[in-house]
Amino acid sequence: MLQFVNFQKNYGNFAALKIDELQIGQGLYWLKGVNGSGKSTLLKSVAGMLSFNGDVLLDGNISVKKDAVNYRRLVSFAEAEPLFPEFLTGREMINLFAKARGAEAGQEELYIESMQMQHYVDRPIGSYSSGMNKKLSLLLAFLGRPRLILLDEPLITIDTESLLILYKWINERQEQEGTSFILSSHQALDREILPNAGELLIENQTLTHIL
Ligand SMILES: Nc1ncnc2c1ncn2[C@@H]1O[C@H](COP(=O)(O)OP(=O)(O)OP(=O)(O)O)[C@@H](O)[C@H]1O
Repeated sequence: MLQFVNFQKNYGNFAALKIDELQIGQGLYWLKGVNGSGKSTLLKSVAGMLSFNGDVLLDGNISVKKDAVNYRRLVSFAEAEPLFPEFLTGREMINLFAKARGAEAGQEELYIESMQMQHYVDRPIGSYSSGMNKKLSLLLAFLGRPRLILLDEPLITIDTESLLILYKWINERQEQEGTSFILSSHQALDREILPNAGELLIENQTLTHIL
């Protein structure tokens, strides 16, 4: 599903992350690593938001660099602490993302309802609490039919009820469409709900597949 080829991310002189060769098959992965190990750097690089040396390929031959438009339609990303333009409403952001991803009309409605966002989605984002903002960012990552969904710290900020809804979305997408997921989290994933989660570890500035 995902392949790293001579991947290296530097910030100035600091070599933050180096992955010579690694292939990760289809599935759901829990990305682990201590503070500052490089989890956000990895997710942002795979999302095509950071420049780096080497390449990342999706499904064998779709390069984040050489086939950027197609790649970015197939890989979505929700940031740990999302920031959106405060003057736009949640629905306006949803419409923008839905169009960019080629989502089918009305796909968002079930997500809005199940996450209990209908009472605020038409309000400007500047009026949202951090949990309301986080739920919007998670919904945006599910729009369209991405092959890979990257979620940076998805378990923080949202309440327990919303967390269960998020797990349900993940399971449904995996079962129905074979979508892959990489989730970074300092909290343990609920193994009863996500029994098949593999584990990726960032240690000593590199990534290994440990399970
Ligand atoms: N824009 C930047 N400029 C310079 N160094 C950076 C930049 N962003 C991240 N770093 C460095 O890269 C390393 C990895 O940071 P990153 O944010 O990816 O870690 P993380 O594993 O996501 O951390 P946390 O668990 O604390 O969120 C850290 O040493 C950090 O200081």
